[in-house]
Amino acid sequence: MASLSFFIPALGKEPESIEDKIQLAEELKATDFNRFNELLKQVEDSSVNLTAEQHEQFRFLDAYRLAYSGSQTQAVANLTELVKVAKSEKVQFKSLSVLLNILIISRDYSEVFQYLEQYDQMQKNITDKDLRQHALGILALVFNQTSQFDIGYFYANKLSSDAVDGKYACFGMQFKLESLHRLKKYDEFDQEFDAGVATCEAAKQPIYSKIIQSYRVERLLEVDPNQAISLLNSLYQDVEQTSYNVLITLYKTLYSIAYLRNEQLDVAKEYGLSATKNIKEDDINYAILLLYSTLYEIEKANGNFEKALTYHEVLVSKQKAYDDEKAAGLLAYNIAKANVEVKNQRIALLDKDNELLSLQKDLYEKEARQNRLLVLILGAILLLATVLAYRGLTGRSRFKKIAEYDQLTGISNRYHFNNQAKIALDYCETNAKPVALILFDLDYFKDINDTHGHAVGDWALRAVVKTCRNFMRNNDVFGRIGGEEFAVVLPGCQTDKAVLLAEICRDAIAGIDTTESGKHFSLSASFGVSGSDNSGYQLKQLLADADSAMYSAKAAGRNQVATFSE
Ligand SMILES: Nc1nc2c(ncn2[C@@H]2O[C@H](COP(=O)(O)OP(=O)(O)OP(=O)(O)O)[C@@H](O)[C@H]2O)c(=O)[nH]1
Repeated sequence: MASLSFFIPALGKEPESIEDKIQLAEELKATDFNRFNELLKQVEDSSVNLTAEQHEQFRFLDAYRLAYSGSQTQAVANLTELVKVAKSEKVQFKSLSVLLNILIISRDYSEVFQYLEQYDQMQKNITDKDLRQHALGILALVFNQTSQFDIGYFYANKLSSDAVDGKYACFGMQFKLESLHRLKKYDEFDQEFDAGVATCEAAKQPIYSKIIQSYRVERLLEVDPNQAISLLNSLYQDVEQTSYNVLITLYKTLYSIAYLRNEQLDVAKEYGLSATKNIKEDDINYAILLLYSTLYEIEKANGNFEKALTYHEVLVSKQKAYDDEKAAGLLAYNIAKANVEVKNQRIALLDKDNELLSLQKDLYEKEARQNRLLVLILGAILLLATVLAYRGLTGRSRFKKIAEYDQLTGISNRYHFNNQAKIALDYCETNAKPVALILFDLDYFKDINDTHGHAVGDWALRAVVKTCRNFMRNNDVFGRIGGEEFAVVLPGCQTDKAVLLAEICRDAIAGIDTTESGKHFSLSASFGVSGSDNSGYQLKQLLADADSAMYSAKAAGRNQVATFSE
């Protein structure tokens, strides 16, 4: 009773002062949008009387209104401006929170990461508990979504310690369990699991509770598919009731994997196909990637290779788009960090410069000149880094091309390929992940040069790279390691998947329309595939084995794929 009467005046009585109207609008913005809108209109009508501080608060609420009534572009513009110019740190922070929300939903990670460093610094000074916890949640979410689970865990853990119960405690537990699951830290995962589910149930967050439980299903799939199915059965009705498509797709996919592991291919396929129904063409998320990889496995097990190839193609293109989004984001983040570092170095150098000048002017004049030169150079680097940040990936690759990329085709040269490949192989070995290597060499390339000239040969090399690149994920290391010889290292990829990818590339090369070059000729390549299962993790061995397989492909008539086997 007491709590009911507590609310009555707030609902019934019209706030009179502008200050109260702004206050109430702020409180109602997430729960009663119509009332919020009405109050905002009243504030707007009396906008001439607003103090500077109130005007700033109004601008934030107005941007919020735009964001949640569909005018995203205008909202982003207004919020970006407020983040830059707001005098109140709180308004600045709230604007950045809403801005990040919008950018995350539209998966614009290159923008998200530009702000993350600033956001992290700001949240440390925020005393409002809700705002701070919201920020920790965003930070954990972004790092988990970009597969940086160590950092995601750091923020999720902070959030869990900060929020004892309620929705933020639940979000904290979900992000924490997600990172523990993906990092395979199962001991801690098992310790926290029950508390995670209970916190989310108590906070009435069924979606988050079911996400947490999906991690346990995923683990069971590896060891006991039947038990995974039982667990899915006990959860699925509640999952459907959430009507949340991403979750439903995930659960149907988990069913599909469980039946695939049980070798019940028909049921597995039924679940997989039903999961595809909720997906829109440009949707990309973890569940969707898992789904297409499962459908590919099912069709492969069915011996239906054409369908398997189609699913694999969808998987590769979605995976590439997914990785590209993340890569663009991480690049922006690193450049933003590098900018801060260059700035700090510049300040340190300037300080030193002044000190030296005042102490021993004559003696150090020469050195000071050098320092100034360094400052100029750093300034130029800063400028360049900023320009590159705006130009994104293309700008960056142009910059790096000088040392690491092949001038003709734009992919890694042999030197860079070797370095990158070794990093990837080390990573896979340390994390017990499979890795495969594809080597390919164009067929009768000398004849193409001899018959049509070197320029046409060059065109063919570029066309081949352009074609094959379409099928590669962002993590794959693709390099030109000889005149007409190329290699691809595929981290996390089993040999059979690499063979399929090699097939796709072979087919695509054979299908290149060469008339664009001004001549008409046929192009093909021979492929050799090796994998860590047979060749281990040493680049030298993987290359030697792929080379021996490629030699067999050449000997068997060219334009084909051969796999190395012991
Ligand atoms: N246009 C062009 N040709 C190149 C380049 N680098 C190497 N080549 C040529 O690639 C050809 C390679 O010929 P070979 O090694 O005999 O092999 P192939 O004719 O492809 O025959 P197989 O590999 O046995 O099918 C040589 O003619 C090289 O001059 C380049 O950058 N541009």
